[in-house]
Amino acid sequence: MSGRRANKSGTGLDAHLVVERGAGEPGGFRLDLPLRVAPGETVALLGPNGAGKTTALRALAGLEALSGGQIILNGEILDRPKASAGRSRAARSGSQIDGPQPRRSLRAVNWHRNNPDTAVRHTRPEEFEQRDSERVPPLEQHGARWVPPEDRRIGVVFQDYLLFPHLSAIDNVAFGPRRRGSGRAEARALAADWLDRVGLGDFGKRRPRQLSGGQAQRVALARALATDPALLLLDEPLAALDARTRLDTRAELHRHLTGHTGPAIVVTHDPVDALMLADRLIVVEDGRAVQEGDAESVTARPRTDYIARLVGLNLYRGRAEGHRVLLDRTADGSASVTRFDAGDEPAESPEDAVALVVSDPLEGPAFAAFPPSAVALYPSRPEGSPRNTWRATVSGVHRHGDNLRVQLDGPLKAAADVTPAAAAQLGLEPGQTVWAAVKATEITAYPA
Ligand SMILES: Nc1ncnc2c1ncn2[C@@H]1O[C@H](COP(=O)(O)OP(=O)(O)OP(=O)(O)O)[C@@H](O)[C@H]1O
Repeated sequence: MSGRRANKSGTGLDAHLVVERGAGEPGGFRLDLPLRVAPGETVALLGPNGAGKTTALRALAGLEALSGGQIILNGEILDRPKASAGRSRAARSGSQIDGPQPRRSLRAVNWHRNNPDTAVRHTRPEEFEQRDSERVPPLEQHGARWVPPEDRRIGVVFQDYLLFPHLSAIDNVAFGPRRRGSGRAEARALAADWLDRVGLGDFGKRRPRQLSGGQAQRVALARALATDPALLLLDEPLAALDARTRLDTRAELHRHLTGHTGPAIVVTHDPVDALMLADRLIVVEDGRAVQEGDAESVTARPRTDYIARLVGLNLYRGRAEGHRVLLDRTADGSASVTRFDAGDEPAESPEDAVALVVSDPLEGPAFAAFPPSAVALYPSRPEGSPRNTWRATVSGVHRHGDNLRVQLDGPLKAAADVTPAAAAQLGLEPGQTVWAAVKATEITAYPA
């Protein structure tokens, strides 16, 4: 999707999100995520459960207090706790900043107290209105700054918070523009236009409970976009939808993201959503970015098991010595690959390194990856072909699209995809011994 938008607005998002919850304690968590998103760019945050993706979105939306770092959107500081402000000023002046805590802390505490679990889903429109009447300017002291959630120009679509249940679809969409000062008629006209744009022009009077999941998602998207947000945050926007609705809604979302001129961030578990919707992927694990890049580079050259599994590759880490990658041993001390290549001596001893032959030479710490479809299975050792071959034990077989995915145990744990016909011929079943082979040309090796 890169380079797809003509009109970009602002300077984008420049954030470093540090959120600490009981750091150092058992079960404690620390998010430490630099995040820059250009105007018009869509970034997908991908990662396993508990990685910190939602925490990152909540911090950006102002629903979670930053413990460090800062959030700058189009040049405006939205959140910079005292610690960060003190550090940057101290760095400039060479002195430490003293003084009372900025009111930001109290404000943040009250906000979170009013919103159990700091979830926006608990906030009713009346609470927003009430807060409007109490509105205070951004809190600023000693370089620290805090802009409350309702004053950030951020559109959010959170998975578990779609719509205000007691408002019609049109009033849900009109809610944001009303809060931003539009008159009732103007806000409703804008909302009607947005409902049209998401294909729901005839559904304006319906309450959320009278909408399907996909329709509710689209109304939520219209509501987020109707405020002309400077930053769009989407948390698992398609997760609740069935396969067919998901396909349509994804295409529609893609279209709207293309039209959005500010930065956008999508949290997803689904690599297809990430690849379809985002210009750039950031893989988050345990509160940190572990890999970043465009879809092609991340999926072709995964750097963690999580992303390798996600994109369906067998991934190994080791040390390259020319055409061989000597693989790190796993905790269970797997034995070596029994034969590297035609002409190679079998590595009989478990002390020998597990190695793969690759076609492009490389030196130093390396990853080696190959898809399950590159693994061929034989009832006995295949002879005469220039391949990596090894003896393996079948540990599981399950359906995978039109094929069967076979999990292999042994010196090299791997997944192999075989056709049902091949599986029948081999009579595959758990516990069975087979020979596995992968051509050197099918293996991608790259620096670790
Ligand atoms: N309100 C909360 N209070 C305390 N800890 C929390 C809270 N919300 C999340 N956590 C913890 O913070 C960490 C990050 O959670 P977060 O929800 O950000 O992860 P995630 O990447 O979005 O996960 P998932 O994919 O499961 O939604 C986890 O260890 C989680 O248990």
